[in-house]
Amino acid sequence: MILPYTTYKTSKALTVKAYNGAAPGAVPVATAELAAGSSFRIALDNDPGAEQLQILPANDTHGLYYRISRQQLGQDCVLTTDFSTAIYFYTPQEQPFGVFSNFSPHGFSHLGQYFATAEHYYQSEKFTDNTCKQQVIRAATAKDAADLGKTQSIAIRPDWRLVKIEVMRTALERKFATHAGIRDLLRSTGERLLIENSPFDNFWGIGRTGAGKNHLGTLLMQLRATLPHQ
Ligand SMILES: Nc1nc(O)c(N)c(N[C@@H]2O[C@H](COP(=O)(O)O)[C@@H](O)[C@H]2O)n1
Repeated sequence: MILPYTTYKTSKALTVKAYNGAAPGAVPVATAELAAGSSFRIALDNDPGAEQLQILPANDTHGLYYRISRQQLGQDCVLTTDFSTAIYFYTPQEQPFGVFSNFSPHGFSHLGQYFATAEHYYQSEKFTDNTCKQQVIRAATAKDAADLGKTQSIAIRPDWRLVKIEVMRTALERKFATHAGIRDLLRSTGERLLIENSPFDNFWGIGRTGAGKNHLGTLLMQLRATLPHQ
């Protein structure tokens, strides 16, 4: 699962160099000296390239460092994220956190168009064909919008895989900007993990095995981090 606020504990002293992307010869954007046993946090991005860190043992006089993947990080450092306080949500009926579902009835306007749910916006963005888009937008329920988004005879936009996370981010930004009540609820979750407990979806949720990517939970936690404190 991709977690934006995963915390790790080092098993040895480390200098951590964070890079923006994985281009060869890139300059680190941040460096941190970590004593053995210290905890650190990584803001994991949805771009897999940005999930890589350069980790350098602090006592390494040769100045050698190695690139570390999230998998390696899991081997060298102890994950300390607290799952015991995680919030699992899925259906919009759940109290009180069902409102985090894209199917919850919290509509919003965006660029002059009204969307009855985040799901209506997200599914309609799959299409460039305006007739198709409007059919999805006019769907009676979020479930109908989702079904239409998956079954239209017209092909979805070719770059959908590349843009869908940003489309979902826009949906969530507009939804939570429009409704103060659910914005306050999101803020009130503090640093708790938010997990879309979908048994079917390994991308937006954690899927049947619990090992899915949880991108919806991740986007919600990223949005939460941008909300001003009150
Ligand atoms: N509450 C709820 N019910 C469902 O039936 C769902 N599928 C979801 N999850 C949302 O469904 C969307 C799937 O998107 P794709 O078309 O597969 O990319 C996405 O918005 C999930 O959060 N939730």
